[in-house]
Amino acid sequence: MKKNAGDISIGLVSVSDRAYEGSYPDLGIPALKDWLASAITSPYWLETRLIPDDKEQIEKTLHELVDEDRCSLILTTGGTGPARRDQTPDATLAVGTREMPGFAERMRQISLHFVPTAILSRQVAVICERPDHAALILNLPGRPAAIRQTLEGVRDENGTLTEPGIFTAIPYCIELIGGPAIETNETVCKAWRPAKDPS
Ligand SMILES: Nc1ncnc2c1ncn2[C@@H]1O[C@H](COP(=O)(O)OP(=O)(O)OP(=O)(O)O)[C@@H](O)[C@H]1O
Ligand SMILES: Nc1nc2c(c(=O)[nH]1)N[C@H]1C(S)=C(S)[C@@H](COP(=O)(O)O)O[C@H]1N2
Repeated sequence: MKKNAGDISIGLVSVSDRAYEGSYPDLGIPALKDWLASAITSPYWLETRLIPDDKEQIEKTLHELVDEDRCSLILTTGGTGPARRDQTPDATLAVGTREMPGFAERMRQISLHFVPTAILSRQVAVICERPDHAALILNLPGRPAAIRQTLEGVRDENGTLTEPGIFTAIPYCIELIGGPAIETNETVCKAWRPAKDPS
């Protein structure tokens, strides 16, 4: 596969001590890849990293993905809880230039439909701005099922979406920070953009 000019670069970062050490296989990156493949119809390029729960290493990885790989969107999974080793939100805040609190608030709200412990996630969202480029960085919880739940949202027993997930707002956010257009498969996730006519 070759990256073409104009393709959006998306960074996927799985933060897990045990997956990194090989105690269990990493399911975070595959779950992120699978969901993006089902949801995004425009061309994109993926940069993937599996790293341990280490603040310095998370910051270094995020800096590389923004500055060297020029990712416009970075999704992390894992390390958002209250345990001492959970340091993804702290590293993300250190790398970001502005916080986007709505994404994290919405993820915790959606996750409460699935687990009462959703409020234990300290997940954050930030924009990391450079003079000629910017990236949106979002923390997702580490449990692989949380990836689909937060990105896609809540469906009822008939499969009808009852609470849209956060991905619905991502394409417009990327446009607003100067990144490439993302088109989506509307049966999985409708990208919401405001109407051009202000009325
Ligand atoms: N990358 C991953 N791949 C597979 N399963 C994972 C992954 N990350 C988390 N999980 C699963 O979700 C559970 C909760 O995730 P959590 O991030 O709290 O793990 P943890 O206890 O911090 O350990 P670690 O950082 O070593 O994955 C884990 O116990 C594991 O079953
Ligand atoms: N959608 C969703 N959100 C979730 C969970 C989950 O299983 N699904 N687990 C919760 C739990 S138990 C914890 S401790 C926090 C932090 O998880 P992390 O450290 O794996 O990021 O996410 C919470 N948010």
